Amino acid sequence: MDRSKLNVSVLQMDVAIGDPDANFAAVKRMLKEAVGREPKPDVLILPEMWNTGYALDRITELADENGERTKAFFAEFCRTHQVNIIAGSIAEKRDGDVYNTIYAFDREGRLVSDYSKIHLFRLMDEEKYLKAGDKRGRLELGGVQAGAMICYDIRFPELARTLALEGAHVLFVPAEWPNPRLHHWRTLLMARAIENQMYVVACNRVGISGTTEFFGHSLIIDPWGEILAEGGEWEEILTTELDLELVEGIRRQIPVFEDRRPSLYRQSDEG
Ligand SMILES: NC(=O)CCC(=O)C(=O)O
Repeated sequence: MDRSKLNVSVLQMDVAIGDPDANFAAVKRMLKEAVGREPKPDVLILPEMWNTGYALDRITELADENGERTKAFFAEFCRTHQVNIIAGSIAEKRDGDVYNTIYAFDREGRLVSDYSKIHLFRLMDEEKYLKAGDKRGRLELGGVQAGAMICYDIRFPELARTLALEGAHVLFVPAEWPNPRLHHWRTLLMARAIENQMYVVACNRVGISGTTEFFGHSLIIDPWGEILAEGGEWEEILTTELDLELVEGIRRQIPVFEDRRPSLYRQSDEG
């Protein structure tokens, strides 16, 4: 893999509520379509909680125990097709608790990183059913430094900034972000890209779940804040090449990381 270029594909899919079998079948179909395209993607990304959707009242019974089904499926798919995958996030059961967890697999099928959402979204009752993670989502795929955050996490600029300071050049964001907050979704993602001078690759689901409508509009944004690809409101695969040299170029042109004054940003009562 040429480390200065990365072909990414975003799988903007619908999610069947509370039906992991149907969702695994849909993921398999879309993954096969994505890897069959030319140019073949280096990295694929799926949306948030794609295995169960927000079937929170049944989540303990539906969640993937230690992610075993997910890990087995992606280990084989990645190895067979020689592709890296940010396996969205899934509902993962661990030690009796359920987490909203990203797994990242490299092209040999190795699990290279996992990240459980650290900010639970109360408007969708996450805090009543899920346990928050307690570490950041850092990963390296084929020499490319990246970070991962999940949906509501993008409202926390400190997290994206910390990942950028730790070396991330690309931020991957699986999401289930619904109407009526399209304006927030687009603006926050663009801001995270511009302020951190990094690529943002965000995959949102489409479809309706109960009374909640998910609008898609997955986005691939460059470190200058330009939108390279944006989804519609239907299932589709978006593919774009990221030129990673642009990150360093923009960071040299406007050196925000050198110009930071962190000693002036701390509140005296900061936790
Ligand atoms: N699944 C989520 O975290 C949704 C976040 C969201 O919709 C927001 O407005 O924030």
